[in-house]
Amino acid sequence: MPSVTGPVDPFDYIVFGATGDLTMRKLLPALYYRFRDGQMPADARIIGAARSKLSDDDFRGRAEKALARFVKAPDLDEAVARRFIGQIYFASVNGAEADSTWENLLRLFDDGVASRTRVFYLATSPSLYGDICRNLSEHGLVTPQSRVVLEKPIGTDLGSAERINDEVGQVFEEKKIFRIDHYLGKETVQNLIALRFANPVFERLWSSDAIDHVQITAAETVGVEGRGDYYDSSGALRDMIQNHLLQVMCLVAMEPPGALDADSLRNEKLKVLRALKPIAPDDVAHVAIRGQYGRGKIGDTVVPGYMEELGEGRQSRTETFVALKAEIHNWRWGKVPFYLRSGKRLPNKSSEIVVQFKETPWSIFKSKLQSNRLIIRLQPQEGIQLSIMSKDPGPDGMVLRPANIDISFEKAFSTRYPDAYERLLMDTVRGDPVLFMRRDEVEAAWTWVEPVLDGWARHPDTLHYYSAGSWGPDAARTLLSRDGRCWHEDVE
Ligand SMILES: NC(=O)C1=CN([C@@H]2O[C@H](COP(=O)(O)OP(=O)(O)OC[C@H]3O[C@@H](n4cnc5c(N)ncnc54)[C@H](OP(=O)(O)O)[C@@H]3O)[C@@H](O)[C@H]2O)C=CC1
Ligand SMILES: O=C1O[C@H](COP(=O)(O)O)[C@@H](O)[C@H](O)[C@H]1O
Repeated sequence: MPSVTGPVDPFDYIVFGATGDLTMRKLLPALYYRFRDGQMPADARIIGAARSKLSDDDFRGRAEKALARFVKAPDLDEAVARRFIGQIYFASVNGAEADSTWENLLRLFDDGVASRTRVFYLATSPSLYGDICRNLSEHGLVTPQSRVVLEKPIGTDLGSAERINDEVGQVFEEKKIFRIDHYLGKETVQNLIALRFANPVFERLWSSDAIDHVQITAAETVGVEGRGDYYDSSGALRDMIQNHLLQVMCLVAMEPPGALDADSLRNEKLKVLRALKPIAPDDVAHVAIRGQYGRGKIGDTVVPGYMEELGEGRQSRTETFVALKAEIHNWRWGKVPFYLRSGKRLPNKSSEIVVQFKETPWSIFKSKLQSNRLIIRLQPQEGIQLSIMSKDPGPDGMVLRPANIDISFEKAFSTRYPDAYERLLMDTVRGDPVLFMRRDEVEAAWTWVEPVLDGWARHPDTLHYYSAGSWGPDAARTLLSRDGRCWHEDVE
């Protein structure tokens, strides 16, 4: 297999949903960086596909604007961008229908490109994945060198996920299906594997023997940002917890894989998902807290509430915040809860894992001791912080204070942090599935999440409200205080 960042062979990257938010904000900028850094060859093609009737030049104009907006200004080289944009094409196709619009795509595939790697990236609503795959197959576009990338969330519940997986599976073998979860492409998330399995000092402590509980938070300051229609039918549980946070939890909790290949890793993640204690209907209201933001202030800026953001007087009971307690029923993690939390319009943008160690069994000091805490900052200010108790230097005797051992990855390593999509898109070209989800993982995650969705649907009064700029509803605090614990930001 070629190196992760080395040049790849010529390929065709066909993006369905090319006029959408994801393509503009993430996919095109990521491909630009891979082109700029010499990984994408000069005869590779990016082919946008969507129903909009655009010419190649129209679409190139949109791509140019997207780069200007979403690539950091010092990284945007005009000449490089011009060459990159010259490799972009557009086909107006209705992926859902077997109609004549497919001719617009077919005209781009003559015999000269038949043997290239072909990646079909489905950045549309997941309800279209089955139809698009069937149409690709019926139009003879699926070659032995083809693979398909599916954006998350796959389905809206277990049944729909199974249906989509079945439909896609009728066209592509499992090993040709790349289910993307961009959190797995984040450098700091991959670093969890290094932290745990290249540093026995941590692994020896990594169980209920030493750990009291784990908190995994993905906090955002943004609201729904023009994605209201999608988000309102999804909500935070489907959008963030079912995929990103459960995947991160798997990497924190899994047993050491026998090797670093895709199936060794996925087998271990799957065992964690299958060991999750099912949430009983009567427990949903207590262990799965949902909230929706109202108007509030982030920093000095007043921001509208969720329903105001949706506009046109729309009412909604969709959650923009979730905090829940996950229990992994196995030997290593018995009695160690994992508290997962994600929300929009919270005070900071930060994704982090907090590993809270147990108290000292006995204290010989007068000072109050704070238990050790390992904080793994996934973004921003990527790094690791270990809080320890230390003697206050000075003449006052044995007075102790918490102090931090702090490693900033930015200071420790000079390399640029690539966006997760850069790594993942090129993995799909290289055919490396290690950072993608297997079908059984996705379905196991839905199996665990579904009773929460059902419980909330049956009990509408479980929706709490919070002010934008706060850390979510009070009930999220109660979730931990009931167990004698508190969220990391509440520790004095
Ligand atoms: N945006 C984001 O930050 C993220 C998005 N995702 C996922 O990526 C996917 C796309 O999201 P996003 O870009 O936000 O969605 P958008 O609504 O912005 O874009 C949807 C795209 O699908 C195209 N489309 C709709 N119907 C068809 C059809 N029948 N045939 C061909 N193209 C069609 C639309 O173009 P047209 O109308 O011209 O056909 C448009 O390009 C979703 O699955 C989402 O969950 C995942 C993570 C983050
Ligand atoms: O998948 C998604 O992720 C983003 C958050 O991603 P991050 O890399 O900025 O942490 C979230 O805003 C979006 O709603 C969701 O669909």
